[in-house]
Amino acid sequence: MSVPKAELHLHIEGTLEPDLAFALAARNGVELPCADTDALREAYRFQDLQSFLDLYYALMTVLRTERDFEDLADAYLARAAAQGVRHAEIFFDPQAHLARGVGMGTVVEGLWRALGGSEERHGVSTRLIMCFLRDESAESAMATLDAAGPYLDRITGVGLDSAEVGHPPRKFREVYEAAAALGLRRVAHAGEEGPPEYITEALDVLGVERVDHGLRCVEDPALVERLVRERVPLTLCPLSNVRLRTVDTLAGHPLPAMLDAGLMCTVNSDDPAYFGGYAGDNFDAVRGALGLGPERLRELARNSFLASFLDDDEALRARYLAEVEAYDFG
Ligand SMILES: Nc1ncnc2[nH]cnc12
Ligand SMILES: [Zn+2]
Repeated sequence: MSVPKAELHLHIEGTLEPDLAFALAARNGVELPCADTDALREAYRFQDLQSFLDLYYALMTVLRTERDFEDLADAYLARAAAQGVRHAEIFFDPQAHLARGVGMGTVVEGLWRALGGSEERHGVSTRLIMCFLRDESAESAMATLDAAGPYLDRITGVGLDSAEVGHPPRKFREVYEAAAALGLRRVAHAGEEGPPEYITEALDVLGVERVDHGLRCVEDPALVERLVRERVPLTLCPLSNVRLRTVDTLAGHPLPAMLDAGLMCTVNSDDPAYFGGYAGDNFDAVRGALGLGPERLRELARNSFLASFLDDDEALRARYLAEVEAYDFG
């Protein structure tokens, strides 16, 4: 569905399509764990978050040069634009690259080559959000923030991702304080596989402005009430939830109930190359499986711009919001 929308939960490494993975493997002389793209697609049957992360980290080893990161981001932006994405706030995982000897400069400059030309080439405005891997140490996160020092003019905010359970937000209190002192915006994955308490901690200890996923808030009515009252945006990823088995079926996804409760939900793709679809595909999926009508779909699109970090360009946000209101769902 091509309703104008912002994508607020998108891991750039999770946009690595099998064709590009094999092309980059050949270009860089990297051996992949699968023989061909069909075998790779066969491997996309995940039991949970960790089984996905194992493949996600293995495959991203093909990313070596600035040009690789540029090609990756440019391919995503083209696909996203074709599905109505007008603004994208893009996560990247520097620690996963630094650990392989790929420098922060290679990653950020490469991504920036694509992002810098995105408005002109694709009609998509962008922001970059640097994520810390929560299954790595707090010291490693702090060292990553230090390494990003020369590139902070290109980085809007920080996030927290990777294996959630056993790695509560409070582990990263200091690095989030340091990020805030640098003027960076703050978001974090919480309540994907982890308990509702992690959502509360992300808000109270890390000071996040948005919660990525936040799905498990539905288990705690008092938390839902708070999220509604404080208008905390949740960046939901319905196709991801099905593929990682955080919900049993798409038809059983709590999104309609969450909207009915007054939560500020957005719909996003997370890792679209792995989970069966980009932002527009996620909108199509929730329309089809959950029977959301035009006003609910418009609300989701509107929320995406309201929850975005476009505070530095209110004129652009207003233009996007006007496009949402004018969209004809047919
Ligand atoms: N859905 C997800 N949850 C946590 N970490 C991730 N990294 C990439 N995708 C992720
Ligand atoms: Zn995610």
